[in-house]
This record gives sequence, structure tokens and C-alpha cells, in this order.
Amino acid sequence: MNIGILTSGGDSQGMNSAIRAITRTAIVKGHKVFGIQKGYQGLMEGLFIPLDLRDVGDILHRGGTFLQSARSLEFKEATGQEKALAKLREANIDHLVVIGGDGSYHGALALYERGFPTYGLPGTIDNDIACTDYTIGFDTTVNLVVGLINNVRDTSTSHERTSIIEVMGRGSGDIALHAGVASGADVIIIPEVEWSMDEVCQVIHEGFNRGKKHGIVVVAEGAASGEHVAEEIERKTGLEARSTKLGYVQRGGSPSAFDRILTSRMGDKVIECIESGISGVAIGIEGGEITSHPLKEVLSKKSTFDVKLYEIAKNLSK
Ligand SMILES: Nc1ncnc2c1ncn2[C@@H]1O[C@H](COP(=O)(O)OP(=O)(O)O)[C@@H](O)[C@H]1O
Ligand SMILES: O=P(O)(O)OC[C@H]1O[C@](O)(COP(=O)(O)O)[C@@H](O)[C@@H]1O
Repeated sequence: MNIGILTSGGDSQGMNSAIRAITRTAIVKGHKVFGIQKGYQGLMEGLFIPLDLRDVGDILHRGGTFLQSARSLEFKEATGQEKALAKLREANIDHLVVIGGDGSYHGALALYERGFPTYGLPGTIDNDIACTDYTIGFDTTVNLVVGLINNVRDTSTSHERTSIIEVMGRGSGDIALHAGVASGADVIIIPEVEWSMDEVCQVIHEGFNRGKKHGIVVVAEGAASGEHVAEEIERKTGLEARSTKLGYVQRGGSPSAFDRILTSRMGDKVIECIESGISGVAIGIEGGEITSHPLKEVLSKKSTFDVKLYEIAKNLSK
């Protein structure tokens, strides 16, 4: 079979590892592989390169995606999708694996509904895709964020300040929640849970009163701006507060061992699906098992939020 691979949407650490896993597993099993550059934009333009075993060497440990990514408005339209299908047929590609977030999954579903066999791998740092406990890059990002919060904590303690760290995640609070728990944050502000500035200030104030030498607040970008939270803490408590927006430093860098192993397993699974004629599916990891579910089902569900972990975070911040 001739298998195309593309990476789309926001890149995430582990995408290269996923491309390597799919390519090598496919070739070992007798298939041909084509890398599609620049996501759906490149698909519409026919930016295809044949991939051999050595072409995916030396990328396992690199962040980003060597196929590059893009966000394309044109592909959202029927004309863009027809253009893409014509390019796939012209190149004799008969299966397409898309590594990306929910937007990319919508694109894969659109092609599938037009009769082309597509498959999704959950490539996003946000961990906001249903039917998978973890998305590709999430673990690496959480580890990176924890390291950066450790650094902020040092200087925060020296000055007896409150530090507000704003992290990515779009509408999801998972990066903030997991990094917040792992770095011992006093407050975690996420879109999934109602919060108030008064409550945040009270927790910070009580912390200093109990003898804490710093305050750490982790804010998900989808819940509030870190800058605004810092201003409000200073205004309402009179305590010094500083905000740090981590931005893109949290989306790059070498993938963690977890993300490398996850993508190696997902690459194996997607080839298994292709060989067994199961298409229109997204690969996930649930309870440690690598699974597949129809793209339509995955897109119709919300990813689950770990309420228990949020409660644990609250208890441990005392
Ligand atoms: N509803 C849709 N139908 C078809 N293609 C879509 C749809 N939504 C997004 N896409 C395509 O997927 C690309 C990536 O989606 P985006 O939401 O930007 O990132 P992510 O996949 O990380 O969520 C978009 O630029 C667009 O080309
Ligand atoms: O790279 P851009 O276009 O600035 O997008 C930033 C967004 O991309 C992400 O890093 C990943 O989001 P997606 O997976 O939905 O693309 C978000 O956390 C962030 O809000």
C-alpha cells in the first residue's frame, strides 16, 4: 500500500517520532511511504516526498516536525478538499495518516467522508482530544513547564513574591493542572473550573500568613491572562506579583521518553488498522492500551477532565 503522512495544526514534541514509527513500521511490512510537507496546505499543492528508512533517521529526539505544519483556511472548504484528493490520487497514495489536533481530525474526517481512507494520531500539546488519555507532546510540555516553574520559584522565594505562570492549552486546562500539581502550585486557574479573583487572593494571602516565602499561580491561557491576574493580586492584596507567559518555549524541545514510546506504539497501531481495513479512525491510549475509535466518535465527545486531580492539587497547596 502507499501511505501518506502529514502533520497539521500546532506542532508538538513527538511528531517526528510518530513519523519515524509509521514510516519504518510500514516499510518493514512492505508498504511505500510519502511524507506530505506543510500539512493540508502542502497536500493541496502536492508537496509529497518519498520516505525511506534512512530519511527518518536522526529525528526521533528532535522537537517540531521535519515535514512542517500549517493552518489552512482553504482546506476547510469543499474545493480545497477536492484539490487534496486529486493530488493524492495523482500520486497513487491510497491511505493518509494525519498527526494533529481536533481541527486536523475534522480535516481527516472530511476526506474520509469523501471516500478516502484516513487515520488520526493525536498530535497536540493541549491534551484536549477525546478517547485518549494522552496526546502526543503533552508529557514533554508538562515536564518542560515544571522545570521552568522551578526556576521561577527560586527567584520568587528570594523576593517573597507571587509568580503567575501563564501556560498554553487553548480551551484546555490540562497543561496547567498537571504542571501545577507537579510543581506544587498554590493556585491553578483553568477554564474547566469556576474561580474568582477574591478566592485566588485569599489563598495567596493565607499562604504568606502561614509562613510561605512565595506564591505560585499557574494560569491556563484559556482561563485568564497571567498579566491581569498579577495586576489584580497586587491591587487587592498589596503583595508583589509578577507574571511570566511561557509561550512557545513550552512547545519545542526534545520529546520525553514517554512521548517517544507512545508514538512508537501508535505508529505500530495505525499500520495494523491500515492492514486490517479499518479506516476513518483515530488512535489513542486508554488505560495503558493503544486503541482506535472512529474519528466521528472522537470528534463528537469532549476530552475528560480529571476532577480528582484538581481536588488533590487544592489539598496539597496548603
Ligand atoms: N472543520 C474542518 N474541516 C476541514 N478541515 C479543517 C476543519 N477544521 C480545521 N481543519 C484543518 O485542519 C487544520 C489544523 O486545524 P487547527 O484547528 O488549526 O489545529 P489542530 O489540528 O492542532 O487543532 C486547519 O488549518 C484546517 O486546514
Ligand atoms: O501556533 P499558534 O497558531 O500561535 O497557536 C497557538 C496554540 O497552539 C497550541 O500550542 C496547540 O493548539 P492546537 O493543537 O489546537 O493547534 C495551543 O496551546 C496554543 O493556543
